[in-house]
Amino acid sequence: MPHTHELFEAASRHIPGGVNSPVRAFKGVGGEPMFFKRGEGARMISESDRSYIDYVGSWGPLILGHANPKVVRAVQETAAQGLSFGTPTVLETRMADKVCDLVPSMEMIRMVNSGTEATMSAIRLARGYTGRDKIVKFEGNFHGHVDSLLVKAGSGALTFGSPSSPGVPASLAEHTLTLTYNDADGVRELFEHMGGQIAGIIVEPVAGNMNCVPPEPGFLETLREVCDAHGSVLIFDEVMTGFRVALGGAQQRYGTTPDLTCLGKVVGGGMPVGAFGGRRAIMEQLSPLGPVYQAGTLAGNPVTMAAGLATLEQIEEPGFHERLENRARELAEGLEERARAHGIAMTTNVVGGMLGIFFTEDEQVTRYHQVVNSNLDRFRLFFHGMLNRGIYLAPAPFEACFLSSAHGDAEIRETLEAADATLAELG
Ligand SMILES: Cc1ncc(COP(=O)(O)O)c(C=O)c1O
Ligand SMILES: N[C@H](C=O)CCC(=O)O
Repeated sequence: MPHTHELFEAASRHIPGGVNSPVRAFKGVGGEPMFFKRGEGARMISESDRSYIDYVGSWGPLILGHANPKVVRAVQETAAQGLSFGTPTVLETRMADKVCDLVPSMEMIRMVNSGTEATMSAIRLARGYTGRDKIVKFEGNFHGHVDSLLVKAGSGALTFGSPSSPGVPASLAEHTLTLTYNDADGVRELFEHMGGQIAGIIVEPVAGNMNCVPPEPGFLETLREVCDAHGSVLIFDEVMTGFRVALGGAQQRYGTTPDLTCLGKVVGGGMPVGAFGGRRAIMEQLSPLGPVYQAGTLAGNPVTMAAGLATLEQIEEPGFHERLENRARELAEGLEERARAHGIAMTTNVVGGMLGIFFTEDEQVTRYHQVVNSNLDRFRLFFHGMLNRGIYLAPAPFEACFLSSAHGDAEIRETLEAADATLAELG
């Protein structure tokens, strides 16, 4: 597509790699990134005027699909009143009340502008509250591009082979202890030896940055148990899972309550956003009440608050998440069925509106090593076969796919037809 190639060349002149976030670059699948100009429901229109069924959803926020009319109206009406005031607004209070109502472990909340800021602030707060430096994270989990957390990270860091980024001082990285996701014994063992030095554990309660990997029974409970026993802070990074895998997030779905929660994506309805919150005693350590400093010029921006509120109000509708998950299951089962028919080993994971596709003989995928040892070349071929047929999957084997409430019967049918033809080629 010469048109797309020219756009990419033009973008690459002044933007490193032609993209403003590495995972967009198609390096994980080969080829050049697509340029899109419009979205409507489950579909996006490229600059070459071709329509694609979208399973990226702007990497998670668009749980209602593209250009949801109520969200767009809320943004337009709010923007017309002024874009930012740098003062408290009633919309921020409405957002705080709404989130604390839907996620009861969040007794207090502070809004920021990205998921990265949310996790960065949460670990600073955990360190300030406990007076300890060490943070535990899990290999293949991704918490944004926070220095301390870019150690054995997932998502683009994994795709580009730099899970531990240059530029992070060794003196900072040494405070990050990395364990295997879903290995409860490893967590217990570490805490037996070092529990008294550990400020907190940060975890994606459903891993979504090493593709989609749900927690094994007992894993999240173990994290809660060791944090309680050793006075450490349990941080759930629900930037991806918040409001997506259940109305109350993964913590509601799996029944484990963290001390702090990080949010992003859905809570901003497609506008730049992040938020963190949790137990009052910890949140009261934040400036101006307490000594832990954290701030933001555009934090709680009214346009973002309006988009987020308009989104949350719609996903509160009874049965919303059950319908979303049923759709995702229908798609996953259809994909596995077609793969079987063509003699291709495939396993899928579904949690709420998150879907993981793995080309592997393993019947269940619950560990990082299974993800990285799956057939990544086959994923790349599958991705391009689907793209040629008008289906836009996440352009990397380590990213989850996202469904929205706009994905209906027609979209699932078209996707499965495309998968059938693609898998026939690969079989
Ligand atoms: C689980 C998780 N945490 C944090 C982040 C960082 O969010 P943002 O990209 O908004 O900085 C992301 C996504 O990038 C994420 O998936
Ligand atoms: N996997 C990342 C976060 O969820 C994708 C977003 C990005 O890094 O651009």
